[in-house]
Amino acid sequence: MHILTADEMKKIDDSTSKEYGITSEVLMEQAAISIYNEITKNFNKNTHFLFVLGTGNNGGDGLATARLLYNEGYKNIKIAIIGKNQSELFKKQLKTIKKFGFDNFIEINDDFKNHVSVADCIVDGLIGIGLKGELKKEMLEIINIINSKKRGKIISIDIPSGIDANTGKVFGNAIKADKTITFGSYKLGHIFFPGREYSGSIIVAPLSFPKKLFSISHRELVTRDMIKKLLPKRPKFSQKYDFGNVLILAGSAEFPGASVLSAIGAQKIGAGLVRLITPCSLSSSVLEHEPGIIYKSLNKDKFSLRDIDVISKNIKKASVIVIGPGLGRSNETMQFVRGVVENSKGPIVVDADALYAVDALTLRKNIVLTPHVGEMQRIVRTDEIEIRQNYEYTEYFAKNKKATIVFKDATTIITNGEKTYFNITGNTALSKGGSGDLLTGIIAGLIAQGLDVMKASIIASYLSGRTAEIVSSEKSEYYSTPLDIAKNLYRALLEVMND
Ligand SMILES: NC(=O)C1=CN([C@@H]2O[C@H](COP(=O)(O)OP(=O)(O)OC[C@H]3O[C@@H](n4cnc5c(N)ncnc54)[C@H](O)[C@@H]3O)[C@@H](O)[C@H]2O)[C@@H](O)CC1
Ligand SMILES: Nc1ncnc2c1ncn2[C@@H]1O[C@H](COP(=O)(O)OP(=O)(O)O)[C@@H](O)[C@H]1O
Ligand SMILES: [K+]
Repeated sequence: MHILTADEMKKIDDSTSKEYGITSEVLMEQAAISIYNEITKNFNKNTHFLFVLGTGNNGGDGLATARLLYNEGYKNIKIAIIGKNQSELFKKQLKTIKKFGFDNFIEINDDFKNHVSVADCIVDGLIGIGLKGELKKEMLEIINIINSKKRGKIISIDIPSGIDANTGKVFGNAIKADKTITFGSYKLGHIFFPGREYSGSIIVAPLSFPKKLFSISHRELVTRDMIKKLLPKRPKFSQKYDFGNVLILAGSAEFPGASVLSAIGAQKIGAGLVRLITPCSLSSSVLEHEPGIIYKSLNKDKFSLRDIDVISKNIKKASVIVIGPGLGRSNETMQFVRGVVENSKGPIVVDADALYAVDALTLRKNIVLTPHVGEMQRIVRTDEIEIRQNYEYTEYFAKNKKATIVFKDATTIITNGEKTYFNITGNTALSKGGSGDLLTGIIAGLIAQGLDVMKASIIASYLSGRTAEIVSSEKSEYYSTPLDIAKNLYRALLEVMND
């Protein structure tokens, strides 16, 4: 599913109306019917509804929904209208609902708090994707009153009022919805925090927008359907060499565990051969978990440039190299990283400590960098902008460096500067040392099976996140560890395969 900016959505609205003859009035009626359907699934004719509406088209959607409910015999409906400049569609909807005989409009006065507290369901149609700048004081006060409500549900139309549809940022304050019904497609504000949290559960109502108009956006949400299509095939007439050869260069005396998780990740996602080379010995911990991993130690504390000669055959044979987890950041090791990248033409996953050598590397599209927030901050070396959740900067950076970036976070950004994917599976079960090392291994294991670095990163991010959701639903987000995720990867895989 494409993820849109507010402008892209407006362009799609416009084309749907001008080129395809499906007018804004029709779309608004469809929007209202989809909200009506959602409301009537969960509430009954005794429900006390309060519609809190602005005077733009978001408010217009609200008026049309209230009218549909009223017309079907839902009699406990109150409408509060905030603002003066009514859009044309809002004006029309106001006339229409009055024609239907509805007249229970309430004022914003001292009684408003009571209306809010007795409502079973508040429908928020204050502002949608037309939000401009900081919220006006009157809006802020109304949002504060609604959010302090102790009972009942809040449904936002299109996007919780106060959330910037392009960034998910809050402008002063925003409605904390239980559910948001949006139209056509997700907006960026639904998937980036805090907007993602304020939106509650999100329902996308299709309306009559022609599907092909959505390709205006180069950004997509990673979905289970997408993963099902992308998973590499495993033809029966195959052998291990058909599923690739992963070379993992990781670990140091100081950080021995990271490399093990990467190796397990690559193995469990189906790579044909996984070869782990570490400077120091950790054979018992690798073999304990996965005896199938081919393991070699160089019997030293950390990698240095002259180790390239020792492993050059392995570099040549590898279908993909992982470099970084637990390496340490000494100068010698950074020279080793550079040497490995220079000696290889194939795909490389550069993670963790190896990211500290990025400035010295000649990057290319089949090199994927997998920074978390701290590493991204460090490699872009700019304090001038907020980097976290900054998809535009991440896209610019990927384009500029000619590399593929997996910017890992609660919403992960996967981009090569031309196409961008957002993954929203996962939870805080992954906010633990080692989750990234595992992810890196999974990415490499997929590349080994013939996928390009973008596709491999998309699948790996989805599966590690989804496995975390499955495991933590049984063990809690506190208890689940990266090794639990690794061992349960099959559950997310089967869920996708059997879907
Ligand atoms: N155009 C279309 O074809 C469709 C539009 N739809 C609805 O239309 C909405 C967009 O409508 P509009 O473009 O009229 O915009 P909105 O209704 O989202 O927002 C504009 C209103 O918000 C107020 N506002 C904006 N920024 C403010 C601030 N900082 N403080 C206080 N008030 C502020 C404006 O004064 C105006 O009244 C969508 O979110 C969606 O709900 C749907 O009906 C689907 C189809
Ligand atoms: N709250 C969260 N929700 C979803 N995914 C998360 C969350 N916190 C972390 N993750 C994911 O967990 C992984 C953590 O990676 P990273 O910080 O590199 O771990 P480490 O370096 O310790 O192995 C990333 O894939 C990230 O997207
Ligand atoms: K809204």
